[in-house]
Amino acid sequence: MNVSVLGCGRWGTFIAWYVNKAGHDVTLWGRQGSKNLQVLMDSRKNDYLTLPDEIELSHSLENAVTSAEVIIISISAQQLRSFAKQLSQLNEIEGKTFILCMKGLEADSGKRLTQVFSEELGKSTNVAVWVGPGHVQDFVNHIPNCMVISSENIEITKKIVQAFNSDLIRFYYGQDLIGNEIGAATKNVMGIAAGMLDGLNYSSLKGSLMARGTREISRLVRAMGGNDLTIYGLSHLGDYEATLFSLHSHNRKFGQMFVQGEDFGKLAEGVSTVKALKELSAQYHVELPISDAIYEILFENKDAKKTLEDLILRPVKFEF
Ligand SMILES: NC(=O)C1=CN([C@@H]2O[C@H](COP(=O)(O)OP(=O)(O)OC[C@H]3O[C@@H](n4cnc5c(N)ncnc54)[C@H](O)[C@@H]3O)[C@@H](O)[C@H]2O)C=CC1
Ligand SMILES: O=C(CO)COP(=O)(O)O
Repeated sequence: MNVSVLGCGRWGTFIAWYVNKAGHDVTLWGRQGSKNLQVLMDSRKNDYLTLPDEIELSHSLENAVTSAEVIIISISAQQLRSFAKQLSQLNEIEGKTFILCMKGLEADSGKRLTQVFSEELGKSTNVAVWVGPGHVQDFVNHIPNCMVISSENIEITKKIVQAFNSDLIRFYYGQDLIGNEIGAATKNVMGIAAGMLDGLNYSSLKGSLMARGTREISRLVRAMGGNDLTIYGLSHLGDYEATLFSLHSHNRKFGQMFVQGEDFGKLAEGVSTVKALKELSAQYHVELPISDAIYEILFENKDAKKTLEDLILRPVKFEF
């Protein structure tokens, strides 16, 4: 199958490498002037991996989109709306299958990424998400993992899983697009919280964060019409090791450096997601104490140690 991957950062480049390894013809696209693409064109390497010669590298969005049956997008979540607008101007977009390999929510509206995408491209394209745990550094060292594909059309979900399943990634069929998208985006917020705990020498609280974080997000998913159980699956709890504990996690690292007064400098999607959660908490009347605490620390200059300690002082309640 011809597959194009749009976005050649850390994850998009890995996805191109992986899809090629799974037996498909792959084009990897980056913007004109993209430093990431230039480095790959010059050396076929980046900080994480080496791309085989058969992967085509391209600056032409039109060619990348028209030549492929399946198009995978991996860019920062806050750029998706403007990028989808750009895609909607192209010919021959109808009937294509798009897969979003990204974890976020639109910061201002709280919308899920498939909602944002469909609003810009209409219903004439199929859209799915590919989420779950995994770091490039582990996959290129042949350490397998499990991930999940989700969409509103089970036939599309099955087609993608069958095309991309391998001994390196075992895919599951997602059954709850709302839960999978909210779960994937919000695990980054818990990752920032975990990094803050690490930075404050409170790492031993990460078990409690796992228990209460999943509970908080499962309440939100239920209120939004999803299945609260989804939060205990691959897109959220299943991604906690890779985010709350892994030294590779950008979100965890961002949180740790933030409380230590340092600037991380790379994309940590949870920063924007925490804004979206503020919006969703109000829209759906769901209390999100951990997410609120992270919002106050990041955007209201509240002291991190005191704000996280205050969570312990909340009124006593039933666990479930
Ligand atoms: N296990 C998983 O499923 C993983 C998922 N991710 C997700 O992948 C997404 C991308 O993350 P990274 O690759 O780490 O970020 P990155 O910053 O390394 O790469 C983002 C890429 O998007 C490009 N980009 C940004 N705005 C664009 C626009 N308007 N048009 C075209 N290209 C644009 C940038 O030039 C860059 O190459 C995130 O949503 C992240 O959460 C990342 C790592 C693992
Ligand atoms: O989604 C990921 C791991 O599954 C990557 O997490 P970070 O963006 O925090 O590195």
